[in-house]
Amino acid sequence: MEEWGGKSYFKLEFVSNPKTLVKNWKEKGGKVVHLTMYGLNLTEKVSELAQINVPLLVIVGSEKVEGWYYYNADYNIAVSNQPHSEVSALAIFLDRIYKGEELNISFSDARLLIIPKERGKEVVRRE
Ligand SMILES: C[S@@+](CC[C@H](N)C(=O)[O-])C[C@H]1O[C@@H](n2cnc3c(N)ncnc32)[C@H](O)[C@@H]1O
Repeated sequence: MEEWGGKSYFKLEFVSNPKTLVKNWKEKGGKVVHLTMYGLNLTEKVSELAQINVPLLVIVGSEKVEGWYYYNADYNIAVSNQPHSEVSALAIFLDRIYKGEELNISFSDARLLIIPKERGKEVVRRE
């Protein structure tokens, strides 16, 4: 983020108790989406999800995901019912929710700026 920007969009935090995070999120009125290949297909639910106008917490697993998350999430959503990587599940989910608009975001706090080119590389450094 120091070089490529996005500090107003992203915040990284380690939490020791993710269940408390989920409970607090819901208590404050937010909604929780759990991405899982066992859920309802994103294509069926994307219109409903895109209309949610409260903060959305998206849960993506790594190794074993406890059943608790399946029962406490407001939505269990599958990016197809095939297993794939957590990164691709999250990326496809966000792309559908944002209707592709995230591809047009540029971060005003970026120090490095890429000048798009058909061939080659051009990067400008701003101080
Ligand atoms: C590689 S999977 C591992 C799942 C884990 N081994 C388990 O027992 O639940 C990692 C994460 O990617 C996400 N994921 C994988 N395939 C998915 C799919 N088809 N739809 C939505 N999310 C998916 C889920 O969040 C899952 O927890």
